Amino acid sequence: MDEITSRIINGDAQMLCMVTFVLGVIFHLGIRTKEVDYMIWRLLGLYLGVSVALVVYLHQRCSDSILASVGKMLLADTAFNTGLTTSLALYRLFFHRLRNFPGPVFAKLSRFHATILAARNIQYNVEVRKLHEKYGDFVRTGPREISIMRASAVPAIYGPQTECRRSTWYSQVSDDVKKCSLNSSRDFEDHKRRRRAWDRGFSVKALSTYEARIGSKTDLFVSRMRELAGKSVNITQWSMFFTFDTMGAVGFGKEFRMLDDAAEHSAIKGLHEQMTVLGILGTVPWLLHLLSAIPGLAGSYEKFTQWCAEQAEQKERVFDPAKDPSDIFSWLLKAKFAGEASASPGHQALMEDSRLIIIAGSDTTATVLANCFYYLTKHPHIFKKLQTILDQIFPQGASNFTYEKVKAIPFLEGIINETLRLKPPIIGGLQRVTPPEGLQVDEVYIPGDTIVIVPTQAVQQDARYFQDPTDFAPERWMEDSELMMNKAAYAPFSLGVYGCIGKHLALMQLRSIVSQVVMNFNLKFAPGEDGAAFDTEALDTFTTTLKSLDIVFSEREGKHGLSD
Ligand code: HEM
Repeated sequence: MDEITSRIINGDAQMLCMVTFVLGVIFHLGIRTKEVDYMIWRLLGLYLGVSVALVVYLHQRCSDSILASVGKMLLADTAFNTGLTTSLALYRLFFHRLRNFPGPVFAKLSRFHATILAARNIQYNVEVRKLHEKYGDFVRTGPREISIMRASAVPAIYGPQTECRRSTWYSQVSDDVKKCSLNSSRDFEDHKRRRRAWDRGFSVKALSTYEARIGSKTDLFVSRMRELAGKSVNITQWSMFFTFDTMGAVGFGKEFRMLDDAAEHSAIKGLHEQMTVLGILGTVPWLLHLLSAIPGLAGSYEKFTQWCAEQAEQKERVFDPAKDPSDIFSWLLKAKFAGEASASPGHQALMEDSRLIIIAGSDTTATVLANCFYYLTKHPHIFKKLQTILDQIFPQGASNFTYEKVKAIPFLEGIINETLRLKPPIIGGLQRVTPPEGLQVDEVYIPGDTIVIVPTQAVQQDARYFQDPTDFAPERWMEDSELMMNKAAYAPFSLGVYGCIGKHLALMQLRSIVSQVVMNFNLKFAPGEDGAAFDTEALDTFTTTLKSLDIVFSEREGKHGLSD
Protein backbone atom coordinates (compact mmCIF):
# COMPACT_ATOMS: atom_id res chain seq x y z
CA MET A 1 0.00 0.00 0.00
CA ASP A 2 2.80 2.37 1.00
CA GLU A 3 4.57 1.56 -2.22
CA ILE A 4 1.47 2.29 -4.29
CA THR A 5 1.05 5.65 -2.53
CA SER A 6 4.68 6.56 -2.98
CA ARG A 7 4.64 5.60 -6.67
CA ILE A 8 1.60 7.82 -7.19
CA ILE A 9 3.28 10.66 -5.26
CA ASN A 10 6.36 10.21 -7.42
CA GLY A 11 4.26 10.80 -10.51
CA ASP A 12 3.73 7.22 -11.67
CA ALA A 13 0.71 7.80 -13.92
CA GLN A 14 0.45 4.11 -14.79
CA MET A 15 -0.01 3.18 -11.14
CA LEU A 16 -2.56 5.98 -10.70
CA CYS A 17 -4.58 4.59 -13.62
CA MET A 18 -4.40 1.03 -12.34
CA VAL A 19 -5.62 2.06 -8.91
CA THR A 20 -8.48 4.18 -10.22
CA PHE A 21 -9.49 1.43 -12.70
CA VAL A 22 -9.80 -1.01 -9.78
CA LEU A 23 -11.70 1.63 -7.80
CA GLY A 24 -14.13 1.91 -10.73
CA VAL A 25 -14.74 -1.84 -10.60
CA ILE A 26 -15.17 -1.76 -6.81
CA PHE A 27 -17.54 1.19 -7.09
CA HIS A 28 -19.71 -0.70 -9.59
CA LEU A 29 -19.81 -3.79 -7.39
CA GLY A 30 -20.74 -1.56 -4.43
CA ILE A 31 -23.68 0.15 -6.11
CA ARG A 32 -24.79 -2.85 -8.18
CA THR A 33 -27.72 -3.75 -5.95
CA LYS A 34 -28.66 -0.17 -5.04
CA GLU A 35 -31.28 2.01 -6.71
CA VAL A 36 -29.12 4.95 -7.72
CA ASP A 37 -31.57 6.54 -10.19
CA TYR A 38 -32.67 9.28 -7.85
CA MET A 39 -29.24 9.70 -6.17
CA ILE A 40 -27.64 10.81 -9.39
CA TRP A 41 -27.00 14.41 -8.32
CA ARG A 42 -25.35 13.22 -5.09
CA LEU A 43 -23.19 10.75 -7.02
CA LEU A 44 -22.17 13.43 -9.51
CA GLY A 45 -21.31 15.75 -6.61
CA LEU A 46 -19.19 13.03 -5.04
CA TYR A 47 -17.43 12.36 -8.35
CA LEU A 48 -16.67 16.02 -8.84
CA GLY A 49 -15.57 16.46 -5.21
CA VAL A 50 -13.15 13.53 -5.40
CA SER A 51 -11.75 14.80 -8.72
CA VAL A 52 -11.08 18.25 -7.26
CA ALA A 53 -9.58 16.69 -4.09
CA LEU A 54 -7.26 14.62 -6.29
CA VAL A 55 -6.01 17.72 -8.13
CA VAL A 56 -5.32 19.46 -4.81
CA TYR A 57 -3.59 16.36 -3.43
CA LEU A 58 -1.39 15.88 -6.50
CA HIS A 59 -0.50 19.57 -6.58
CA GLN A 60 0.43 19.77 -2.90
CA ARG A 61 1.94 16.34 -2.20
CA CYS A 62 3.62 15.64 -5.55
CA SER A 63 4.60 19.25 -6.28
CA ASP A 64 2.98 18.93 -9.72
CA SER A 65 1.94 22.10 -11.48
CA ILE A 66 -1.84 22.75 -11.52
CA LEU A 67 -1.95 21.84 -15.21
CA ALA A 68 -0.09 18.57 -14.66
CA SER A 69 -2.37 17.74 -11.70
CA VAL A 70 -5.48 18.37 -13.78
CA GLY A 71 -4.04 16.20 -16.56
CA LYS A 72 -3.44 13.35 -14.10
CA MET A 73 -6.90 13.79 -12.65
CA LEU A 74 -8.42 13.46 -16.13
CA LEU A 75 -6.35 10.33 -16.68
CA ALA A 76 -7.51 8.94 -13.35
CA ASP A 77 -11.14 9.77 -14.15
CA THR A 78 -10.86 8.03 -17.52
CA ALA A 79 -9.38 4.93 -15.88
CA PHE A 80 -12.10 4.99 -13.21
CA ASN A 81 -14.84 5.30 -15.85
CA THR A 82 -13.28 2.50 -17.89
CA GLY A 83 -13.17 0.24 -14.80
CA LEU A 84 -16.76 1.10 -13.96
CA THR A 85 -18.17 0.56 -17.47
CA THR A 86 -16.11 -2.59 -18.14
CA SER A 87 -17.32 -4.16 -14.91
CA LEU A 88 -20.88 -3.03 -15.63
CA ALA A 89 -20.85 -4.45 -19.17
CA LEU A 90 -19.29 -7.78 -18.23
CA TYR A 91 -21.66 -8.19 -15.32
CA ARG A 92 -24.78 -7.32 -17.29
CA LEU A 93 -23.89 -9.57 -20.21
CA PHE A 94 -22.52 -12.65 -18.47
CA PHE A 95 -23.36 -12.70 -14.76
CA HIS A 96 -26.67 -10.87 -14.40
CA ARG A 97 -29.67 -12.82 -13.10
CA LEU A 98 -31.47 -11.99 -16.39
CA ARG A 99 -28.57 -13.09 -18.62
CA ASN A 100 -30.55 -15.99 -20.11
CA PHE A 101 -33.50 -13.90 -21.27
CA PRO A 102 -33.41 -13.05 -25.00
CA GLY A 103 -33.15 -9.49 -26.22
CA PRO A 104 -30.90 -7.07 -28.12
CA VAL A 105 -27.33 -6.92 -26.75
CA PHE A 106 -27.43 -3.15 -26.36
CA ALA A 107 -30.67 -3.42 -24.33
CA LYS A 108 -28.90 -5.84 -21.97
CA LEU A 109 -26.12 -3.29 -21.54
CA SER A 110 -28.00 -0.04 -21.18
CA ARG A 111 -31.40 1.65 -20.94
CA PHE A 112 -30.14 4.02 -23.63
CA HIS A 113 -31.19 1.32 -26.09
CA ALA A 114 -34.79 2.13 -25.17
CA THR A 115 -34.08 5.87 -25.47
CA ILE A 116 -32.83 5.41 -29.02
CA LEU A 117 -35.89 3.33 -29.93
CA ALA A 118 -38.22 5.86 -28.28
CA ALA A 119 -36.55 8.79 -30.05
CA ARG A 120 -36.87 7.12 -33.48
CA ASN A 121 -40.54 8.01 -34.04
CA ILE A 122 -41.64 8.54 -30.46
CA GLN A 123 -43.46 5.24 -30.80
CA TYR A 124 -41.70 3.06 -28.25
CA ASN A 125 -44.88 0.95 -28.09
CA VAL A 126 -44.38 -0.05 -31.74
CA GLU A 127 -40.68 -0.80 -31.17
CA VAL A 128 -41.44 -3.05 -28.19
CA ARG A 129 -43.97 -4.94 -30.26
CA LYS A 130 -41.29 -5.54 -32.92
CA LEU A 131 -38.94 -6.84 -30.20
CA HIS A 132 -41.60 -9.33 -29.10
CA GLU A 133 -42.10 -10.49 -32.69
CA LYS A 134 -38.37 -11.15 -32.92
CA TYR A 135 -37.52 -12.50 -29.47
CA GLY A 136 -40.76 -14.03 -28.14
CA ASP A 137 -43.05 -13.40 -25.17
CA PHE A 138 -40.31 -12.60 -22.63
CA VAL A 139 -37.83 -9.98 -23.83
CA ARG A 140 -35.01 -8.32 -21.92
CA THR A 141 -35.66 -4.70 -22.86
CA GLY A 142 -33.22 -3.19 -20.37
CA PRO A 143 -30.40 -4.35 -18.11
CA ARG A 144 -32.83 -5.37 -15.38
CA GLU A 145 -36.10 -5.19 -17.30
CA ILE A 146 -38.32 -7.81 -18.91
CA SER A 147 -41.27 -7.04 -21.16
CA ILE A 148 -43.88 -9.80 -21.06
CA MET A 149 -46.54 -10.54 -23.72
CA ARG A 150 -48.78 -12.88 -21.77
CA ALA A 151 -52.34 -12.41 -20.53
CA SER A 152 -51.49 -14.26 -17.32
CA ALA A 153 -48.81 -11.64 -16.55
CA VAL A 154 -51.47 -8.91 -16.22
CA PRO A 155 -53.05 -10.11 -12.95
CA ALA A 156 -49.70 -11.51 -11.78
CA ILE A 157 -47.99 -8.11 -12.08
CA TYR A 158 -50.82 -5.62 -11.57
CA GLY A 159 -53.65 -7.57 -9.90
CA PRO A 160 -54.95 -7.01 -6.35
CA GLN A 161 -52.88 -9.91 -4.93
CA THR A 162 -49.59 -8.99 -6.56
CA GLU A 163 -46.42 -8.43 -4.56
CA CYS A 164 -44.93 -6.37 -7.39
CA ARG A 165 -44.31 -2.72 -6.56
CA ARG A 166 -43.60 0.51 -8.45
CA SER A 167 -40.18 0.89 -10.09
CA THR A 168 -37.77 3.85 -9.97
CA TRP A 169 -39.59 5.25 -13.02
CA TYR A 170 -42.02 6.68 -10.51
CA SER A 171 -39.23 8.57 -8.64
CA GLN A 172 -38.78 11.08 -11.44
CA VAL A 173 -39.94 13.94 -9.24
CA SER A 174 -38.63 12.63 -5.95
CA ASP A 175 -38.35 9.50 -3.87
CA ASP A 176 -39.51 11.42 -0.82
CA VAL A 177 -43.23 10.82 -0.20
CA LYS A 178 -43.52 14.38 1.13
CA LYS A 179 -42.60 15.69 -2.30
CA CYS A 180 -44.49 13.43 -4.68
CA SER A 181 -48.02 12.71 -5.81
CA LEU A 182 -50.16 9.68 -5.07
CA ASN A 183 -49.21 8.29 -8.47
CA SER A 184 -45.50 8.72 -7.80
CA SER A 185 -45.43 7.37 -4.27
CA ARG A 186 -43.38 4.18 -4.16
CA ASP A 187 -43.87 3.70 -0.44
CA PHE A 188 -46.57 1.03 -0.31
CA GLU A 189 -47.98 2.10 3.07
CA ASP A 190 -47.91 5.82 2.18
CA HIS A 191 -49.77 5.11 -1.04
CA LYS A 192 -52.37 2.96 0.72
CA ARG A 193 -52.99 5.68 3.33
CA ARG A 194 -53.30 8.48 0.78
CA ARG A 195 -55.51 6.51 -1.52
CA ARG A 196 -58.25 6.58 1.17
CA ALA A 197 -58.65 10.36 0.85
CA TRP A 198 -58.74 10.08 -2.95
CA ASP A 199 -61.28 7.23 -2.76
CA ARG A 200 -63.72 9.59 -1.04
CA GLY A 201 -63.39 12.03 -3.93
CA PHE A 202 -64.44 9.25 -6.34
CA SER A 203 -67.15 7.57 -4.23
CA VAL A 204 -70.63 7.00 -5.67
CA LYS A 205 -71.83 9.98 -3.61
CA ALA A 206 -69.06 12.26 -4.88
CA LEU A 207 -69.56 11.13 -8.49
CA SER A 208 -73.24 11.97 -8.31
CA THR A 209 -72.32 15.57 -7.43
CA TYR A 210 -70.08 15.78 -10.54
CA GLU A 211 -72.83 14.54 -12.88
CA ALA A 212 -74.45 17.93 -13.48
CA ARG A 213 -71.11 19.56 -14.35
CA ILE A 214 -70.32 16.78 -16.83
CA GLY A 215 -73.81 17.29 -18.26
CA SER A 216 -73.31 21.01 -18.74
CA LYS A 217 -69.91 20.53 -20.41
CA THR A 218 -71.52 17.94 -22.68
CA ASP A 219 -74.25 20.43 -23.58
CA LEU A 220 -71.65 23.06 -24.30
CA PHE A 221 -69.75 20.64 -26.55
CA VAL A 222 -72.94 19.78 -28.45
CA SER A 223 -73.85 23.43 -28.93
CA ARG A 224 -70.32 24.25 -30.13
CA MET A 225 -70.54 21.40 -32.65
CA ARG A 226 -73.92 22.71 -33.76
CA GLU A 227 -72.30 26.08 -34.47
CA LEU A 228 -69.59 24.32 -36.45
CA ALA A 229 -71.96 21.93 -38.25
CA GLY A 230 -70.94 21.33 -41.85
CA LYS A 231 -67.38 22.52 -41.23
CA SER A 232 -64.30 20.46 -40.60
CA VAL A 233 -63.39 20.21 -36.88
CA ASN A 234 -60.24 18.78 -35.43
CA ILE A 235 -61.80 16.29 -33.06
CA THR A 236 -58.49 15.53 -31.35
CA GLN A 237 -58.42 19.11 -30.16
CA TRP A 238 -62.09 19.38 -29.29
CA SER A 239 -62.00 16.14 -27.30
CA MET A 240 -59.17 17.65 -25.30
CA PHE A 241 -61.11 20.90 -24.80
CA PHE A 242 -64.01 18.87 -23.41
CA THR A 243 -62.04 16.74 -20.96
CA PHE A 244 -59.83 19.57 -19.67
CA ASP A 245 -62.86 21.79 -19.12
CA THR A 246 -64.61 18.94 -17.34
CA MET A 247 -61.59 18.19 -15.14
CA GLY A 248 -61.16 21.89 -14.34
CA ALA A 249 -64.79 21.96 -13.16
CA VAL A 250 -64.87 18.59 -11.39
CA GLY A 251 -61.28 18.64 -10.14
CA PHE A 252 -61.15 22.21 -8.82
CA GLY A 253 -64.50 23.90 -9.49
CA LYS A 254 -62.53 26.10 -11.93
CA GLU A 255 -62.88 26.96 -15.60
CA PHE A 256 -60.28 26.44 -18.31
CA ARG A 257 -62.86 27.81 -20.84
CA MET A 258 -61.30 25.82 -23.67
CA LEU A 259 -64.67 24.88 -25.17
CA ASP A 260 -65.74 28.55 -25.04
CA ASP A 261 -62.52 29.94 -26.49
CA ALA A 262 -61.85 27.04 -28.90
CA ALA A 263 -58.22 27.29 -27.83
CA GLU A 264 -55.81 25.50 -25.55
CA HIS A 265 -55.35 27.20 -22.16
CA SER A 266 -51.76 28.46 -21.82
CA ALA A 267 -51.16 26.28 -18.73
CA ILE A 268 -52.24 23.17 -20.62
CA LYS A 269 -49.97 24.03 -23.54
CA GLY A 270 -47.08 23.88 -21.09
CA LEU A 271 -48.17 20.45 -19.94
CA HIS A 272 -48.39 19.10 -23.47
CA GLU A 273 -45.02 20.45 -24.55
CA GLN A 274 -43.54 18.38 -21.71
CA MET A 275 -45.07 15.10 -22.88
CA THR A 276 -42.65 14.44 -25.77
CA VAL A 277 -39.70 14.86 -23.41
CA LEU A 278 -41.30 12.33 -21.09
CA GLY A 279 -41.83 9.91 -23.98
CA ILE A 280 -38.13 9.88 -24.82
CA LEU A 281 -36.33 10.51 -21.52
CA GLY A 282 -38.79 8.52 -19.43
CA THR A 283 -36.91 5.47 -20.75
CA VAL A 284 -33.95 6.44 -18.55
CA PRO A 285 -35.42 7.49 -15.19
CA TRP A 286 -32.11 8.71 -13.74
CA LEU A 287 -31.54 11.03 -16.70
CA LEU A 288 -35.00 12.52 -16.38
CA HIS A 289 -34.47 12.94 -12.64
CA LEU A 290 -31.15 14.64 -13.34
CA LEU A 291 -32.53 17.06 -15.92
CA SER A 292 -35.77 17.89 -14.13
CA ALA A 293 -33.78 19.12 -11.12
CA ILE A 294 -32.11 21.85 -13.21
CA PRO A 295 -33.97 25.13 -12.59
CA GLY A 296 -35.53 26.60 -15.73
CA LEU A 297 -35.26 23.37 -17.72
CA ALA A 298 -38.88 22.45 -17.03
CA GLY A 299 -39.67 25.37 -19.37
CA SER A 300 -43.31 25.84 -20.22
CA TYR A 301 -44.33 23.07 -17.82
CA GLU A 302 -43.80 25.63 -15.08
CA LYS A 303 -46.86 27.53 -16.35
CA PHE A 304 -48.95 24.47 -15.66
CA THR A 305 -47.34 23.98 -12.24
CA GLN A 306 -48.04 27.60 -11.44
CA TRP A 307 -51.67 27.43 -12.54
CA CYS A 308 -52.34 24.37 -10.39
CA ALA A 309 -50.53 25.92 -7.40
CA GLU A 310 -52.62 29.10 -7.70
CA GLN A 311 -55.89 27.17 -7.86
CA ALA A 312 -54.84 24.93 -4.98
CA GLU A 313 -53.77 27.83 -2.75
CA GLN A 314 -56.88 29.85 -3.56
CA LYS A 315 -59.10 26.93 -2.67
CA GLU A 316 -57.20 26.28 0.53
CA ARG A 317 -57.68 29.90 1.64
CA VAL A 318 -61.46 29.77 1.38
CA PHE A 319 -61.95 26.11 2.32
CA ASP A 320 -64.80 25.51 4.75
CA PRO A 321 -64.30 22.16 6.54
CA ALA A 322 -67.93 22.16 7.70
CA LYS A 323 -69.19 21.89 4.09
CA ASP A 324 -69.29 18.75 1.97
CA PRO A 325 -66.58 18.99 -0.72
CA SER A 326 -67.87 19.59 -4.23
CA ASP A 327 -64.73 18.82 -6.24
CA ILE A 328 -61.87 16.31 -6.11
CA PHE A 329 -59.26 18.70 -4.74
CA SER A 330 -61.59 19.74 -1.91
CA TRP A 331 -61.77 16.10 -0.81
CA LEU A 332 -57.99 16.15 -0.44
CA LEU A 333 -58.23 19.43 1.49
CA LYS A 334 -60.88 17.92 3.77
CA ALA A 335 -58.45 15.16 4.75
CA LYS A 336 -55.79 17.79 5.39
CA PHE A 337 -58.01 20.05 7.52
CA ALA A 338 -59.24 17.04 9.51
CA GLY A 339 -55.61 16.09 10.20
CA GLU A 340 -56.20 12.61 8.78
CA ALA A 341 -53.41 10.14 8.06
CA SER A 342 -54.77 9.89 4.51
CA ALA A 343 -53.95 13.56 3.78
CA SER A 344 -51.15 14.38 1.33
CA PRO A 345 -48.03 14.33 3.54
CA GLY A 346 -46.91 17.94 3.21
CA HIS A 347 -47.47 21.02 1.06
CA GLN A 348 -45.37 19.87 -1.88
CA ALA A 349 -47.14 16.50 -1.97
CA LEU A 350 -50.49 18.33 -2.02
CA MET A 351 -49.31 20.50 -4.93
CA GLU A 352 -48.18 17.38 -6.81
CA ASP A 353 -51.58 15.82 -6.13
CA SER A 354 -53.32 18.92 -7.50
CA ARG A 355 -51.41 18.49 -10.77
CA LEU A 356 -52.14 14.78 -10.84
CA ILE A 357 -55.89 15.48 -10.93
CA ILE A 358 -55.51 17.28 -14.25
CA ILE A 359 -52.69 15.20 -15.74
CA ALA A 360 -54.29 11.83 -14.97
CA GLY A 361 -57.84 12.85 -15.71
CA SER A 362 -57.72 14.86 -18.92
CA ASP A 363 -55.43 13.58 -21.66
CA THR A 364 -56.38 9.98 -20.90
CA THR A 365 -60.11 10.52 -21.39
CA ALA A 366 -59.54 12.92 -24.32
CA THR A 367 -57.56 10.23 -26.14
CA VAL A 368 -60.31 7.66 -25.69
CA LEU A 369 -62.95 10.14 -26.80
CA ALA A 370 -61.12 11.14 -30.00
CA ASN A 371 -60.44 7.49 -30.80
CA CYS A 372 -64.06 6.64 -30.17
CA PHE A 373 -65.16 9.31 -32.67
CA TYR A 374 -62.60 7.94 -35.12
CA TYR A 375 -64.00 4.40 -34.91
CA LEU A 376 -67.61 5.59 -35.07
CA THR A 377 -66.86 7.66 -38.18
CA LYS A 378 -64.90 4.86 -39.79
CA HIS A 379 -67.66 2.31 -39.16
CA PRO A 380 -70.98 3.95 -40.15
CA HIS A 381 -72.94 0.72 -39.49
CA ILE A 382 -71.76 0.72 -35.86
CA PHE A 383 -72.61 4.41 -35.57
CA LYS A 384 -76.08 3.76 -37.05
CA LYS A 385 -76.70 0.82 -34.74
CA LEU A 386 -75.92 2.92 -31.66
CA GLN A 387 -78.07 5.75 -33.02
CA THR A 388 -81.01 3.36 -33.44
CA ILE A 389 -80.59 2.03 -29.90
CA LEU A 390 -80.47 5.55 -28.47
CA ASP A 391 -83.49 6.65 -30.54
CA GLN A 392 -85.44 3.78 -29.00
CA ILE A 393 -84.38 4.75 -25.49
CA PHE A 394 -85.11 8.45 -26.09
CA PRO A 395 -88.03 8.47 -28.59
CA GLN A 396 -88.52 12.20 -28.04
CA GLY A 397 -84.94 12.99 -28.97
CA ALA A 398 -81.88 14.23 -27.12
CA SER A 399 -83.81 16.86 -25.17
CA ASN A 400 -85.03 14.02 -22.94
CA PHE A 401 -81.50 12.77 -22.25
CA THR A 402 -80.65 11.51 -18.78
CA TYR A 403 -77.33 9.94 -17.82
CA GLU A 404 -79.21 7.28 -15.84
CA LYS A 405 -80.53 5.79 -19.10
CA VAL A 406 -77.16 5.53 -20.88
CA LYS A 407 -75.02 4.18 -18.10
CA ALA A 408 -75.70 0.54 -18.89
CA ILE A 409 -76.30 0.19 -22.63
CA PRO A 410 -74.34 -2.95 -23.59
CA PHE A 411 -73.61 -1.79 -27.15
CA LEU A 412 -72.30 1.59 -25.95
CA GLU A 413 -70.17 -0.20 -23.34
CA GLY A 414 -68.87 -2.44 -26.15
CA ILE A 415 -67.87 0.62 -28.19
CA ILE A 416 -66.03 2.22 -25.27
CA ASN A 417 -64.34 -1.03 -24.21
CA GLU A 418 -63.29 -1.80 -27.76
CA THR A 419 -61.78 1.69 -28.12
CA LEU A 420 -59.90 1.20 -24.85
CA ARG A 421 -58.72 -2.21 -26.03
CA LEU A 422 -57.37 -1.08 -29.40
CA LYS A 423 -56.17 2.35 -28.26
CA PRO A 424 -55.48 2.43 -24.52
CA PRO A 425 -54.35 5.97 -23.62
CA ILE A 426 -51.38 4.59 -21.66
CA ILE A 427 -50.27 2.72 -24.71
CA GLY A 428 -46.96 1.25 -23.51
CA GLY A 429 -46.82 -0.50 -20.21
CA LEU A 430 -46.51 0.26 -16.53
CA GLN A 431 -43.28 -0.59 -14.79
CA ARG A 432 -43.34 -2.74 -11.68
CA VAL A 433 -40.58 -4.49 -9.71
CA THR A 434 -40.83 -8.18 -8.77
CA PRO A 435 -40.64 -9.09 -5.06
CA PRO A 436 -37.36 -10.54 -3.68
CA GLU A 437 -38.64 -14.12 -4.10
CA GLY A 438 -39.31 -13.48 -7.83
CA LEU A 439 -42.42 -14.09 -9.88
CA GLN A 440 -43.70 -17.08 -11.81
CA VAL A 441 -45.50 -16.26 -15.08
CA ASP A 442 -46.73 -19.48 -16.68
CA GLU A 443 -43.63 -21.60 -17.31
CA VAL A 444 -41.14 -18.77 -16.78
CA TYR A 445 -39.57 -17.74 -13.49
CA ILE A 446 -38.65 -14.04 -13.29
CA PRO A 447 -36.01 -13.40 -10.62
CA GLY A 448 -36.60 -10.91 -7.79
CA ASP A 449 -35.87 -7.20 -8.14
CA THR A 450 -36.57 -7.25 -11.87
CA ILE A 451 -38.51 -4.50 -13.62
CA VAL A 452 -41.44 -6.12 -15.38
CA ILE A 453 -43.84 -4.58 -17.90
CA VAL A 454 -46.77 -5.86 -19.90
CA PRO A 455 -47.08 -3.71 -23.06
CA THR A 456 -50.74 -2.77 -22.73
CA GLN A 457 -51.73 -2.10 -26.33
CA ALA A 458 -49.73 -5.01 -27.74
CA VAL A 459 -51.20 -7.60 -25.38
CA GLN A 460 -54.70 -6.19 -25.91
CA GLN A 461 -54.26 -6.85 -29.64
CA ASP A 462 -52.82 -10.33 -29.30
CA ALA A 463 -54.58 -12.92 -31.50
CA ARG A 464 -54.23 -15.55 -28.77
CA TYR A 465 -56.59 -13.54 -26.55
CA PHE A 466 -58.86 -11.69 -28.99
CA GLN A 467 -60.16 -13.20 -32.21
CA ASP A 468 -59.61 -10.88 -35.21
CA PRO A 469 -57.63 -8.73 -32.79
CA THR A 470 -57.35 -5.56 -34.86
CA ASP A 471 -61.06 -5.44 -35.79
CA PHE A 472 -63.21 -2.86 -34.03
CA ALA A 473 -66.01 -5.16 -32.85
CA PRO A 474 -68.24 -3.88 -30.02
CA GLU A 475 -70.10 -7.21 -30.04
CA ARG A 476 -66.91 -8.78 -28.67
CA TRP A 477 -68.07 -7.54 -25.27
CA MET A 478 -71.46 -9.27 -25.39
CA GLU A 479 -71.78 -12.31 -23.19
CA ASP A 480 -70.36 -15.55 -24.66
CA SER A 481 -68.93 -13.81 -27.73
CA GLU A 482 -66.43 -16.02 -29.51
CA LEU A 483 -64.38 -12.95 -30.31
CA MET A 484 -63.35 -12.72 -26.66
CA MET A 485 -60.90 -15.48 -25.85
CA ASN A 486 -59.13 -14.24 -22.73
CA LYS A 487 -60.38 -11.11 -21.01
CA ALA A 488 -57.47 -11.17 -18.55
CA ALA A 489 -55.33 -9.46 -21.20
CA TYR A 490 -57.54 -6.36 -21.03
CA ALA A 491 -56.49 -3.76 -18.43
CA PRO A 492 -56.49 -0.21 -19.86
CA PHE A 493 -57.17 1.21 -16.38
CA SER A 494 -54.63 -1.18 -14.82
CA LEU A 495 -55.70 -3.19 -11.78
CA GLY A 496 -55.25 -3.56 -8.06
CA VAL A 497 -53.96 -1.08 -5.52
CA TYR A 498 -52.40 1.24 -8.10
CA GLY A 499 -55.25 0.93 -10.61
CA CYS A 500 -57.06 3.98 -11.99
CA ILE A 501 -59.12 5.75 -9.37
CA GLY A 502 -60.90 7.84 -12.00
CA LYS A 503 -62.26 4.96 -14.06
CA HIS A 504 -65.92 5.60 -13.24
CA LEU A 505 -65.57 9.34 -13.73
CA ALA A 506 -63.99 8.73 -17.15
CA LEU A 507 -66.74 6.30 -18.14
CA MET A 508 -69.37 8.79 -17.02
CA GLN A 509 -67.90 11.43 -19.33
CA LEU A 510 -67.52 9.03 -22.24
CA ARG A 511 -71.04 7.58 -22.02
CA SER A 512 -72.52 11.02 -21.67
CA ILE A 513 -70.78 12.74 -24.57
CA VAL A 514 -70.70 9.84 -27.03
CA SER A 515 -74.42 9.19 -26.69
CA GLN A 516 -75.25 12.90 -26.93
CA VAL A 517 -73.18 13.32 -30.08
CA VAL A 518 -74.64 10.23 -31.72
CA MET A 519 -78.17 11.38 -30.93
CA ASN A 520 -77.62 14.89 -32.24
CA PHE A 521 -75.33 14.47 -35.24
CA ASN A 522 -74.13 12.39 -38.12
CA LEU A 523 -70.36 12.22 -38.59
CA LYS A 524 -68.11 11.84 -41.59
CA PHE A 525 -64.43 12.37 -42.30
CA ALA A 526 -63.66 15.85 -43.67
CA PRO A 527 -62.62 16.06 -47.36
CA GLY A 528 -59.04 14.81 -47.68
CA GLU A 529 -59.17 13.01 -44.32
CA ASP A 530 -59.18 9.22 -44.13
CA GLY A 531 -58.00 8.81 -40.54
CA ALA A 532 -54.89 6.85 -41.60
CA ALA A 533 -52.32 9.18 -39.99
CA PHE A 534 -54.45 9.50 -36.87
CA ASP A 535 -54.67 5.71 -36.66
CA THR A 536 -51.00 4.90 -37.10
CA GLU A 537 -48.97 7.91 -36.03
CA ALA A 538 -49.99 8.45 -32.41
CA LEU A 539 -47.01 9.14 -30.16
CA ASP A 540 -46.13 7.11 -27.11
CA THR A 541 -45.60 9.96 -24.66
CA PHE A 542 -46.72 7.92 -21.62
CA THR A 543 -50.29 9.09 -22.23
CA THR A 544 -50.69 9.00 -26.00
CA THR A 545 -50.32 12.18 -28.06
CA LEU A 546 -52.72 11.96 -31.00
CA LYS A 547 -52.45 13.40 -34.48
CA SER A 548 -55.22 15.68 -35.61
CA LEU A 549 -58.39 14.15 -37.03
CA ASP A 550 -60.76 16.24 -39.13
CA ILE A 551 -64.41 15.31 -38.91
CA VAL A 552 -67.55 17.02 -40.16
CA PHE A 553 -70.55 17.08 -37.80
CA SER A 554 -73.93 17.47 -39.44
CA GLU A 555 -77.11 17.93 -37.47
CA ARG A 556 -79.69 15.18 -37.71
CA GLU A 557 -82.89 16.38 -39.27
CA GLY A 558 -85.93 16.26 -37.03
CA LYS A 559 -83.86 15.51 -33.92
CA HIS A 560 -83.69 18.19 -31.31
CA GLY A 561 -80.81 18.31 -28.88
CA LEU A 562 -80.22 19.74 -25.47
CA SER A 563 -79.61 23.29 -26.54
CA ASP A 564 -83.01 23.63 -28.25
C1 HEM B 1 -60.27 6.56 -19.99
C2 HEM B 1 -59.61 7.30 -19.16
C3 HEM B 1 -58.54 6.80 -18.21
C4 HEM B 1 -57.67 5.77 -18.34
C5 HEM B 1 -57.56 4.79 -19.49
C6 HEM B 1 -56.84 5.77 -17.16
C7 HEM B 1 -55.83 4.84 -16.91
C8 HEM B 1 -55.07 4.83 -15.76
C9 HEM B 1 -54.02 3.89 -15.49
C10 HEM B 1 -53.56 2.79 -16.44
C11 HEM B 1 -53.51 4.18 -14.28
C12 HEM B 1 -52.35 3.48 -13.57
C13 HEM B 1 -51.10 4.31 -13.77
C14 HEM B 1 -49.89 3.77 -13.07
O1 HEM B 1 -49.94 2.71 -12.48
O2 HEM B 1 -48.88 4.46 -13.15
C15 HEM B 1 -54.23 5.30 -13.76
C16 HEM B 1 -53.98 5.88 -12.53
C17 HEM B 1 -54.66 6.99 -12.07
N1 HEM B 1 -55.72 7.62 -12.67
FE1 HEM B 1 -56.56 7.13 -14.44
N2 HEM B 1 -57.23 6.78 -16.35
C18 HEM B 1 -58.28 7.43 -16.94
C19 HEM B 1 -58.99 8.50 -16.44
C20 HEM B 1 -58.79 9.07 -15.21
C21 HEM B 1 -59.57 10.16 -14.68
C22 HEM B 1 -60.78 10.83 -15.34
C23 HEM B 1 -59.01 10.48 -13.48
C24 HEM B 1 -59.51 11.59 -12.59
C25 HEM B 1 -58.71 12.42 -11.96
C26 HEM B 1 -57.91 9.58 -13.24
C27 HEM B 1 -57.09 9.59 -12.14
C28 HEM B 1 -56.08 8.68 -11.89
C29 HEM B 1 -55.23 8.74 -10.72
C30 HEM B 1 -55.29 9.76 -9.60
C31 HEM B 1 -54.35 7.67 -10.82
C32 HEM B 1 -53.26 7.27 -9.83
C33 HEM B 1 -53.83 6.20 -8.90
C34 HEM B 1 -52.85 5.76 -7.84
O3 HEM B 1 -51.67 6.04 -7.94
O4 HEM B 1 -53.30 5.10 -6.90
N3 HEM B 1 -57.82 8.73 -14.31
N4 HEM B 1 -55.18 5.68 -14.69
